[in-house]
Amino acid sequence: MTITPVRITETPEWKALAEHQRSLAGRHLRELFADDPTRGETLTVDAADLHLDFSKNRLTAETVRLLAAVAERAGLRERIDAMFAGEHINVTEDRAVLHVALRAPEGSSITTDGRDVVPDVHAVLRDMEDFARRVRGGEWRGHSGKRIRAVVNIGIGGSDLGPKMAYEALKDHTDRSMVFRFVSNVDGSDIWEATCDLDPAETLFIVSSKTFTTLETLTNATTARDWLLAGLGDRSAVAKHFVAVSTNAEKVREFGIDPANMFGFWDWVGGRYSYDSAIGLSLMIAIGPEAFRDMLAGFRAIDEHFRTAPFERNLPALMGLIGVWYYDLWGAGTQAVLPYDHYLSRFADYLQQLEMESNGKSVTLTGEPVDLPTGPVVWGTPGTNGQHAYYQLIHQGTRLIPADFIGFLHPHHRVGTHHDLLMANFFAQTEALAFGRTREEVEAEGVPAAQVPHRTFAGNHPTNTLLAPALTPRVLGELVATYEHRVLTQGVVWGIDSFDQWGVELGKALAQRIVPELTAEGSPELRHDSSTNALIRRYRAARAG
Ligand SMILES: O=P(O)(O)OC[C@H]1O[C@](O)(CO)[C@@H](O)[C@@H]1O
Repeated sequence: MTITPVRITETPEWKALAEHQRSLAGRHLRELFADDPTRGETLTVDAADLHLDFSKNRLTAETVRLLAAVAERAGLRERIDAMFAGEHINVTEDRAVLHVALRAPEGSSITTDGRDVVPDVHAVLRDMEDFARRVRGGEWRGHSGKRIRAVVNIGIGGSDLGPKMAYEALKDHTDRSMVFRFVSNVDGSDIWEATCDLDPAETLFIVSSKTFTTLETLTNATTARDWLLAGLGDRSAVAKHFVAVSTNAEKVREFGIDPANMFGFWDWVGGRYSYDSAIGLSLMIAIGPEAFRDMLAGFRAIDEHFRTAPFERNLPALMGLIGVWYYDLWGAGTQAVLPYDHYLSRFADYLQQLEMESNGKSVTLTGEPVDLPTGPVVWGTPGTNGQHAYYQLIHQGTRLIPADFIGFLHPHHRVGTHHDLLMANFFAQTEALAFGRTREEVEAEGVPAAQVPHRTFAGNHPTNTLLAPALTPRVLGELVATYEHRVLTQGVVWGIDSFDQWGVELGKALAQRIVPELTAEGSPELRHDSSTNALIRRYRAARAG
């Protein structure tokens, strides 16, 4: 598919937005709220179970109108349609981008390259469900007849972060009689820690890799296989203790896993968009097929909203456009994501790959340098921990840090007044960030003069508040789909390919070249720069001694 990206900065829509930004540049959120006391109710949007309050941003209803016009001009509408139609919007890899097909309802149809992929998706889902039920119910047993008690997912990047994040997020919905572990790092400590207290006879490994060629995953899978065979002493044990999730049946067979025990997916599912495919098998075993289906329904509800809602009322598109507003017109280089839910401890890690691998690009679809800053640095940890760590910098530092606050009306566990305290902090933070504390207010409290500047808060720090009833499987699906579509929205405005990841290839290739230099006998010739050569020599000396 040929997509000619629009040079957005050259369009009248962008120029109008930039002009409008200048008119708002000196204005404080205090003034914006005073000018329009209803903005807390009007600058909000609802989609499925999610309520987004974006009123505590440096914007007005006019900004929203101008941002929506930019999205239209950039071709977001056409790109959404092209994505849902299975066109090859991943231009540099010449592939369709169809994570939305992973949650399309049975009976619907999404065609790419002449094939309706929805029946394929549901066939794999049924296989996963059958397998998950058998493992959960004790029907699928280990080689020695013992029930499976531990499931270890081995994968990295998109084959790890999604299932791990979702497992943590939905821990309260998992089968607590089983243990779930996620191994990703090629550092041997990861697989060692994951297996050191497990019984091989009760352990199932799920080797998850789209390509089945990834160094980290194959190294960990080989070590896991050795560990299993050392414990069970019989090569045929692999059949009951290893399954694979991949698009590459040949490599799976080469590794020694029967492709009958492989759950497939397709090249039109990007790694970082894949945890609702078979990559989520470990998650499905943990939460059960019904909860997994609920999660897919949540994804689907937001897909439908994103596909059909006008941009001014489109929750993921608005989140994307508000991001563009800050990164490109206010100079923000970062995006904090601050979930006030203990179980979302891995959410920012997951979003780091989703957002930064997708939109960390500096050339457009046609290979020209971009003319605007692209993807921000994404980070965050669950509240209230961050408040006692880095919020100081958000409140009183010199950087502009747009932040998404994510909170839930109902807790998982009603423990005393914990949830009220958590949510009081949640509401207090966005209020303090927006309105700060003026010099006069501080002085009126009788604060000693020397301390006044230190205890004054400028405010005017922008936040989005995302509120949902509770962190259920369905709501998790809604949240993740929101961020997936936020990424597309921004990528379209910037004219980049949000679905390739060439940037990770160089490091992989160089590492492969260095491995034999670390392990070779004698003194191999090193042809790197002087720094890398010296560091390798130092490592070799330590390894030898
Ligand atoms: O699933 P695979 O093929 O092992 O790849 C793992 C990850 O590696 C990457 O290619 C690069 O980190 C990711 O995009 C992908 O999620």
